[in-house]
Amino acid sequence: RQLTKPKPPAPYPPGPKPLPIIGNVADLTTRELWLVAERWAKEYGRITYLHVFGQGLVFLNTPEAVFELLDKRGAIYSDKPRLVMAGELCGCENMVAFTPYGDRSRRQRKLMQIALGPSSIKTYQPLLELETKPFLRRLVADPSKYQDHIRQYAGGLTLLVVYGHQAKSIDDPFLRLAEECVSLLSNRIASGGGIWPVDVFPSLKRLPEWFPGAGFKRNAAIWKKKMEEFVDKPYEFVLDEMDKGIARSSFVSVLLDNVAQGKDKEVDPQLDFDVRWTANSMYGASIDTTIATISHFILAMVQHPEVLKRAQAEVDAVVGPNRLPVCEDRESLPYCDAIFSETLRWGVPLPLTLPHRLMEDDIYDDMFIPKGSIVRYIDLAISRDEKLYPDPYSFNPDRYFHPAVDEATARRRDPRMYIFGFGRRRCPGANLVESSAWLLMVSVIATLDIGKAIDDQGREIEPEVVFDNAIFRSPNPFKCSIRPRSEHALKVLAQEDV
Ligand code: HEM
Repeated sequence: RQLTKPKPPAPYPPGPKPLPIIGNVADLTTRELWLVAERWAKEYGRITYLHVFGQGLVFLNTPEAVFELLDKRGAIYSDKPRLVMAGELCGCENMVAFTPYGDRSRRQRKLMQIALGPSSIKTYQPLLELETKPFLRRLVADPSKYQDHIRQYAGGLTLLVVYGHQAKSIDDPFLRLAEECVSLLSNRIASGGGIWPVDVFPSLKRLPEWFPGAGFKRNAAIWKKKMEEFVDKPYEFVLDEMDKGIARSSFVSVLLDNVAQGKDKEVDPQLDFDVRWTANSMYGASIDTTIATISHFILAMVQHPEVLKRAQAEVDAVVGPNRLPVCEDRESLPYCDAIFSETLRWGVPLPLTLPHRLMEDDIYDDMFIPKGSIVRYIDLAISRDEKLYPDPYSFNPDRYFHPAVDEATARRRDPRMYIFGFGRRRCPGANLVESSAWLLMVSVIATLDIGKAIDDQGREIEPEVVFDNAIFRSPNPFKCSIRPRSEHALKVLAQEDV
């Protein structure tokens, strides 16, 4: 394909050698692709370029390249690829993360700003504080299921805020549906770079399902059904509750308020579409990212008891023993804040981030990037950048207190500058994570001791860290010990809030 194109105005960025026609298909592993991408970053520098059947894939590897292209040149780097398999065939095309840059994405992001902007998050703070104690109690009662508890907390919180539904247990049908569908999306539909042959040769979608080689269509038909349930079921639950006049106030019910009040007979189709998909996008995006973040925090505490001890001393001095921390305590807890920053950097919940599509040919540092390329930045490579983070593989909250080399470096080493994406596609959930994940962590620090699990012979068990998910860098549940710090801490957890 490329042979028939005119000579590019500059060389393509470097990358692993492609095979004729099929390109780099074999290089795109489905497991921990981010490690391969990080290796390429070390080998090729600022940008890695690959292609799959001629479809360009660009990996941005350095903070400089990412800030210049996704931020400064955001006007041409904020579109999304039209993925036939994930979008059209599997029914995900209207999720916000797949929505092309334009009117629709702007409308959807405006709605999310209503739900997740800084002023809305302030109104959720009492809810976050209220939900934290039950989470800690569940953790004490059954520490080995810590990931289930995080799932119930994170999914339950968004279900309540977005749909007004209270998940009473981890077996809540909407939580289970989200677990199944997000796993399907990350481990099947979008694994290995998310490019299927049908994305490069769209005419393949016309193959009949029974045709040899059309197995992808049979799978897509099954997956699409599931995805439709994921989008429609919680939304229709709210419509039903509104019909009966018993709906809790939520993102969906407030936006459809005119219908609830009988001012409009039916939901305006465009509003219905936008609210339905935006609600689903927030719900789907909130769970595994939070699980990855909090799991990394627990892992870091298991591996660094000295960090936990120092954080506990800070919390004890500021909060005292008789209550849990609240959001207002944050400014007085700088070491805990540094632990939170370091957890985001060290954990890298979305190491390959999400794909963008370049809308026009571009040249960066004398390298040609063709229009239509799928561009992602490698969060893992940036968060392991030696210039920004000396000794980048170690968990070290103190690094944020060291005087920076210069002002620009000081700003850039805050992982929030890149861990949530950039400009027009920056993660709309960042404010919620800032409050909810922070509160969860300091509440754990205040009340629980975390350490290595002990085997029958009294020996410490090293946590086994395995990453199975193709999109989220979320460690599989590992063995650890989580127990109350003291009898008094147990009493504080048992107190009913008035
Ligand atoms: C630690 C937790 C989280 C991390 C690290 C994270 C990170 C990211 C990143 C890197 C992107 C891609 C940005 C880009 O394309 O440049 C993204 C997009 C997105 N995130 Fe998050 N996220 C987190 C939690 C959340 C939460 C809690 C929500 C919702 C309640 C959320 C909703 C979304 C949505 C809807 C998008 C798509 C935005 C768009 O394409 O316009 N995320 N997130």
